[in-house]
Amino acid sequence: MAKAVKAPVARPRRIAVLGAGSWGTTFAKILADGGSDVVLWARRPELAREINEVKRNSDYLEGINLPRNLRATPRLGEAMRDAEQVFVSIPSQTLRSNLEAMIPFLGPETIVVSLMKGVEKGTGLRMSEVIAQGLPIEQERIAVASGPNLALEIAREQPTAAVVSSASLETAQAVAISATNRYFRSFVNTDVIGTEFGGVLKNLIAVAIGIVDGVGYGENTKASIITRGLVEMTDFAVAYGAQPETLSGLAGLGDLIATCESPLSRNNTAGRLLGQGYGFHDVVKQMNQTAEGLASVAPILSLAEARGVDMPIVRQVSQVLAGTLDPKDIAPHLTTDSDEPQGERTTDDGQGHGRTSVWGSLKRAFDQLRDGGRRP
Ligand SMILES: NC(=O)c1ccc[n+]([C@@H]2O[C@H](COP(=O)([O-])OP(=O)(O)OC[C@H]3O[C@@H](n4cnc5c(N)ncnc54)[C@H](O)[C@@H]3O)[C@@H](O)[C@H]2O)c1
Ligand SMILES: O=P(O)(O)OC[C@H](O)CO
Repeated sequence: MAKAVKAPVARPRRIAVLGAGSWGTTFAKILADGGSDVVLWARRPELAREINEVKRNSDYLEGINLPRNLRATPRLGEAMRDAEQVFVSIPSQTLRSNLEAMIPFLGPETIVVSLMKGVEKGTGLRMSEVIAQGLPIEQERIAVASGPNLALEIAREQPTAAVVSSASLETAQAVAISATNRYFRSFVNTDVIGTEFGGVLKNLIAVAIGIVDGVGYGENTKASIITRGLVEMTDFAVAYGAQPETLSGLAGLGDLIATCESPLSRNNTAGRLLGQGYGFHDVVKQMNQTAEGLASVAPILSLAEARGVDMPIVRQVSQVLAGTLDPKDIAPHLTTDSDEPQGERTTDDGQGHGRTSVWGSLKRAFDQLRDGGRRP
């Protein structure tokens, strides 16, 4: 019997992208180059005018020509009108305050996609969770996109891959179809937790890499931190329900490599400035774009503590940010809980099914008892 051929899913006609910074504008270009009719919401009318009149966003993407089928508007309602998919690319800490304004313009079937890589300070919530709280929309209409995606390289049309994740595979596929063109390919999965945490956690490791780079340490130190960083990311994400293989994929290892290696990364750059001796406030002043890692350190450490996950790299980054650790003393890969040699893998069931956090918390509780209540 002949195999039934599935009709291809139709590409959506109207898409909105909210946030005309470097990633929002680049993603709008990806979608427009994939054939959709894209409207970009820019807060500043003069930026919307520049995009419409000269097809440029010179503040964020110098030298990049934007496609004709990409328009911009400073009016949120105009950007969202009739949009089948709405992509959000603004700093994570500002998401919640923007959601209410979006409600009146959401269609009954609109899909909302987070392009952001942070967690909310105070709540520790991932961006898809903030969206689920702030919008009247079911899980199946929320998606996230992540991966090794340095905006400027993609804006220059260098071949790149990403992953789109949603609780609904159908939604992930519909979004991936929109976000695929001749230079950009989107894969799909349904592990929203792993995909989002991958993007958040690699920022923190990239800050650590920037710090050691700024201090002047070489490739051995960086490779040690990147490798141990992946273990730290995986332990954390699995403790929160992620599939370990997601952390070895584009949204984990892939993004970790890109962000740790590239001077284009803002998180890496912020770390390098810290390593060169600038204080936290000077670094924030010098960064005119979003370095999500700086705001995510504290909430991630709280979440790690709640599940008994040890994160020596993130802990030392937070100490450097607080000014309590001299950057030249940063060496998270030398940190151990015991004098005994440790296995390289912290998971010990051989299948990566999250015994780490349970074992880690039991071990820490035991060590604390043994040491009379002091932290091991
Ligand atoms: N730049 C990249 O290479 C890249 C790649 C992947 C993911 N991301 C993620 O995308 C998100 C946005 O990053 P970006 O690089 O576009 O940042 P950006 O600093 O270049 O741009 C941020 C945009 O958000 C707008 N904005 C700032 N405060 C706002 C507020 N209160 N309300 C509404 N809009 C506000 C700014 O005007 C600007 O248009 C971040 O979470 C980042 O981690 C960035
Ligand atoms: O510039 P960064 O450090 O925010 O990194 C950008 C992207 O997340 C890389 O995938």
